[in-house]
Amino acid sequence: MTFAARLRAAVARHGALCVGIDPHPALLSSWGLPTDASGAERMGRAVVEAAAGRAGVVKPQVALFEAHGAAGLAALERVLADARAAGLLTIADAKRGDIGSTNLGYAAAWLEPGSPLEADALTVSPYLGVGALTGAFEAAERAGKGLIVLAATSNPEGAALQRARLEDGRTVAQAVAEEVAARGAGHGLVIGATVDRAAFGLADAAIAATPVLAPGFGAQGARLADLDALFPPDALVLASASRSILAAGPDGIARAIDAARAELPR
Ligand SMILES: O=c1ccn([C@@H]2O[C@H](COP(=O)(O)O)[C@@H](O)[C@H]2O)c(=O)[nH]1
Repeated sequence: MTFAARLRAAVARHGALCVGIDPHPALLSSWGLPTDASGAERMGRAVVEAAAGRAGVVKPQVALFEAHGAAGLAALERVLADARAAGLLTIADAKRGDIGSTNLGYAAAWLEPGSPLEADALTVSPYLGVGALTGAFEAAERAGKGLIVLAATSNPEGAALQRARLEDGRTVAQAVAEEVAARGAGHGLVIGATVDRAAFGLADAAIAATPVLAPGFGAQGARLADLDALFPPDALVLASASRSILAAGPDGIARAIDAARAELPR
């Protein structure tokens, strides 16, 4: 079964919400947790416990675990294991991307079944060329996993590069989207909920066949209630929110997930 098929089933069952696990130091403090690996682990595992049965997908932000070195990565291993055991799909938001041979290492680390950091999907950067991801795409496909490729990121600084036009007139984002779609194997694209898709050359047809991870809801300004206005009804879209949910604290996290889901039209 492809990652896209597993994602479609999770969204059909639990809705389009993807709960971000972003243990920022300020959030750890507001949760009454230490700003170290143990705090990140406690937050991560609490979010997984609250998300189980309420959402289909969680997205740990790898940088905020890596910041604590080896202990942080060990914490992330346990968070991912908990999520897997709870039946949640996991997206490791690590934004990896290198030359082809090195990308195989990233795929082995994050997508190989049995790897300590095994996730269901990994975010990757295409800026060394989508072709450099070929081996990683293949490794992911063998395991029924996915690569989610940055196309139009939610931050304002990405637009100048991602909207730039190639010699053939396509935008960079459009070319990335077309190359990912051409693999036809259920990988995904990152398209921020904050961006004007048309300006990036990503009209509805460009995303018809490709799952979308859409960050930018909540803290970055997009509204969950607007999902249907932002993306076509038949697109497979994950609405991702982190800080706006985590701000509810350890006692409010389950209610915040329920509230976020209720706000989403799908
Ligand atoms: O274009 C992108 C790609 C990834 N992200 C990540 O999503 C979350 C957003 O956090 P919020 O607290 O909901 O703003 C974070 O982990 C980013 O690294 C993104 O925002 N935009």
